[in-house]
Amino acid sequence: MEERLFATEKHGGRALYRLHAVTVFLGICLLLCYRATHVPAAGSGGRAAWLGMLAAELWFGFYWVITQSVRWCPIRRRTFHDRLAARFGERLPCVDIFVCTADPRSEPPSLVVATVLSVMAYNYPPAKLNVYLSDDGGSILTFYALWEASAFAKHWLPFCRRYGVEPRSPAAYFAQSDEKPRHDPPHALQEWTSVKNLYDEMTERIDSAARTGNVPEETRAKHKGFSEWDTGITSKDHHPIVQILIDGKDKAVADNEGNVLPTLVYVAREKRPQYHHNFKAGAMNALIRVSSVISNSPIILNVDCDMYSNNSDTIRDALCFFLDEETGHRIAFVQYPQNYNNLTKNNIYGNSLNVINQVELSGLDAWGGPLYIGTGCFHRRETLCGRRFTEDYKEDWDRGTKEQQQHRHRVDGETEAKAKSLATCAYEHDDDTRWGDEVGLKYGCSVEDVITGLAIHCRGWESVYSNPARAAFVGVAPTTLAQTILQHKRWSEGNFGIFVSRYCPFVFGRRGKTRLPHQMGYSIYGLWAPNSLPTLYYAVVPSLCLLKGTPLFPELTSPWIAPFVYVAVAKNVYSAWEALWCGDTLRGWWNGQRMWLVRRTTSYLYGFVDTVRDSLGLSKMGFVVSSKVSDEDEAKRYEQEMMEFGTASPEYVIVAAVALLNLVCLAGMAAALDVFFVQVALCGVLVLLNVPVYEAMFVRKDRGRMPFPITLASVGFVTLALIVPFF
Ligand SMILES: O=c1ccn([C@@H]2O[C@H](COP(=O)(O)OP(=O)(O)O[C@H]3O[C@H](CO)[C@@H](O)[C@H](O)[C@H]3O)[C@@H](O)[C@H]2O)c(=O)[nH]1
Ligand SMILES: [Mn+2]
Repeated sequence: MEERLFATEKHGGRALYRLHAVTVFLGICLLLCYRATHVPAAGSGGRAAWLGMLAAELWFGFYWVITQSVRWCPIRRRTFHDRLAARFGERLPCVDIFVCTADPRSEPPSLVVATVLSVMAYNYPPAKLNVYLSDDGGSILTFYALWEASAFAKHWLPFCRRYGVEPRSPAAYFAQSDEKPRHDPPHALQEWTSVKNLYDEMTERIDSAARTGNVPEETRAKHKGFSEWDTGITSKDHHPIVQILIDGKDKAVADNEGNVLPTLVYVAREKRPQYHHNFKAGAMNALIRVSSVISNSPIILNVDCDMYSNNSDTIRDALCFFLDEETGHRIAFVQYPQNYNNLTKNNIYGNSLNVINQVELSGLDAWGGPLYIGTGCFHRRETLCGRRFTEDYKEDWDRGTKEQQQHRHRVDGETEAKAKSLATCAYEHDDDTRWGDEVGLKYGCSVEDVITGLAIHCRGWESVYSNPARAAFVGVAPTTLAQTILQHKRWSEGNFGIFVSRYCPFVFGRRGKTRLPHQMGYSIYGLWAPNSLPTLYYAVVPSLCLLKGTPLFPELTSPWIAPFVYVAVAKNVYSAWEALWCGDTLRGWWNGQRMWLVRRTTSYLYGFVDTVRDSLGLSKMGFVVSSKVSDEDEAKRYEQEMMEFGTASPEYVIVAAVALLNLVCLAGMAAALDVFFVQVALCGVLVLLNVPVYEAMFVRKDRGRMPFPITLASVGFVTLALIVPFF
């Protein structure tokens, strides 16, 4: 028996957690019992409101049970790089790396190439690395940036190797200026300075091209690839472009130390207005095909253009799973968490995925594997192309090496031409290959990643979650409220869309023989969107009833109050503890609670409504790329952790109205505290949570304050809610 290449460990403290969960569960049962047995008589004022509370609490109880699946027995993986090295040496498989970008304005080319350089510089035999950049913007600016990067790589890669640079994104590395190699020999500092200058100059050229929107004529003469843009093409209407900028097999192309370089390919698949391009899923599928004629590696790593590699050993880390003799053959993909480098200390928009990263994905890992979350994920090419799991499946780890040898004998132009033909619109359309359905990433869902991963799990494969101490990938989180709301709308809509489609985890998953807790885990995200309705109800109705003197909870002196208080306190204390354990601050947790409310009442509500409209055929799914840049003024407020309401957006009306309504109800309540204890507490917490919203409405003077029309509209809605006699 050979030693395993990775180990699996259980998180500690589970007995305690389960005890907590059981008591909360009992509390939920008791509280529902009270609700069901104390319904006001027909005709009395609060009956409808009461039944609504019952429905909301039934939902919350059910959803809470769903979330237990990932907390029951989370696990952690540990890999043994030394064993991998001892067993395989440099006899490692080829790896294709896909980087996706879509728009040079919201994703600046200089950011994109920093990511590309970081993945070219992996601590891995360069002859076995092939990097593909998919540019859905079809932009000459991005192509130009990549061409610059292909030249800079000749300095950057040897520099990284020689000094063990970390992280290997030049942007991230040079940003940490205290990293100057002080203790190294004097020439190290000299080299550091010269590489930094080269990098700064390159970035300046790329950025200035991006500013002016075109590439200087004399530069365009330097590479044949620029001629693709001679005929004035637009991002939505252009021919397929495939340019091999570095051919790793060409011995004449080497870095400044004479080593081979990774293959580097620019791809902009064909776009025509009459063909739907299927967003990122379409881009990924084009890359799968294009790469199959150039390198055809058995392993594919995919990253978003803002997710640079922060750990140069990650490929070896992932291979510890795939190459493990005992269970490696079951693993379809290895997912790494999404970490961000632009979060502020207290996480004003609740964008750190800490709890998802540390708890939920680890929890899913115990039941069959984490979701595929679109970036930082290593796939087997075969599973991505639709293969079912069979116990006797044997990967051909030499594939790719063979293809590359064949390809060496072919003329470069021929490969490019073949690749182009695979990146046309007509290819998927004419050829009945079932791309986007059985083959490749799935189409028609705004979380193409999650649905694709689910299909892979249902074909019998497992996945693995790896979260090494040094983060494998680091990217950019949205820095404004509007961007955050937008991103969560896309996510909640996509996941709910899956839940109500034929891919519903409980139906499709069962057929695929995934386990019930695994299906529940998927449903945590699938049911984000419908959470909006009970949450909105809970944030509005009890407060309104407080104002109007309708009690909805047991009195302070009633023993029935105990389960309500216990569930509320225990659940929130646990959630705060969990957040702290995952690395958030207490204030960050508190901000997270506010964002939880905001997301549920805006993004998730919109996601819910749009999914319903979608399934009635009234709207079409979209994918709005989130911006990775913000203007200076906005960026400053983000640093100061002030919420950004500057650009009016209809969602803010909901945020402002809910906040205002609770303030009015708390101020105007005319009720006895003992009868209304829970309602006062609930309303009070909502008001406290919303303090930053009141500031934005009534106090702040900066450009990020709540726009006046929004405040006005929310006042209108609140007045309406107060005068219409609902209850
Ligand atoms: O038509 C498109 C649209 C987007 N993208 C790329 O998709 C990636 C993700 O887009 P982004 O706007 O950054 O969305 P996020 O919300 O940050 O993305 C998360 O959620 C997506 C699904 O909604 C996943 O695809 C991503 O991997 C995951 O990081 C970016 O690299 C884009 O360039 C394309 O290539 N083509
Ligand atoms: Mn992103």
